Amino acid sequence: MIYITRRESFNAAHKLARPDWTEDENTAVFGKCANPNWHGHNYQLYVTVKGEVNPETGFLVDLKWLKQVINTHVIDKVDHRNLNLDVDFMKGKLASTENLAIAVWDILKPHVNESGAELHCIKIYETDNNYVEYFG
Ligand SMILES: Nc1nc2c(c(=O)[nH]1)N=C([C@H](O)[C@H](O)COP(=O)(O)OP(=O)(O)OP(=O)(O)O)CN2
Repeated sequence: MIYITRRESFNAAHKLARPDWTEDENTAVFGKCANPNWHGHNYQLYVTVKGEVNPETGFLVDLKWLKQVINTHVIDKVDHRNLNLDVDFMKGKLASTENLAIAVWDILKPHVNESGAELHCIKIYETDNNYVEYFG
C-alpha cells in the first residue's frame, strides 16, 4: 500500500453565517467570519490517494491525471469564486472548511475509484494555522 498526494491552491471568498439566523446570532457564534461583507482565504487543498504500485509503470496513479481531475471537478469551480454564492456543491451548506472537505471528498471519490486507486484523505488549509482532514 502506498500513498501519494497532490496539492492544489485556490482562493475564494466566503462568510460563516446561517441565513436563518440574525446578524447578531451569527456574529455570536462565528465572530468576524460572519462579517456580511465577506472575506477571502488562500486555500491549500491536499488530495491523498492510496493503492498498489503498478509494476509496469511504477505509478500508483499518474499525478498529471490526478491534477487534471482535481482541477476540472473542484478548482475550476471554486477558484476566485464565492463559496456561499457561486459554488453549486456548497449550495445550502455552511461554508466551513469541514463542509468543504466533505464536499470535495464526495466529488473526487468516484473519479479516484475509476482509476483503481482509493481516496484516502482530503486535507484543506484555510489559513496557515487552520486545516481540516477528512478520511470519508
Ligand atoms: N471549525 C471551524 N472553525 C472555524 C472555521 C472553520 O472553517 N471551521 N473558519 C474560521 C474562519 O473562516 C477562519 O479560518 C479563521 O480565520 P482566522 O481566525 O483569521 O485564522 P488565522 O489562522 O489567520 O488566525 P490566527 O489568529 O493567526 O490564528 C473560523 N473558525
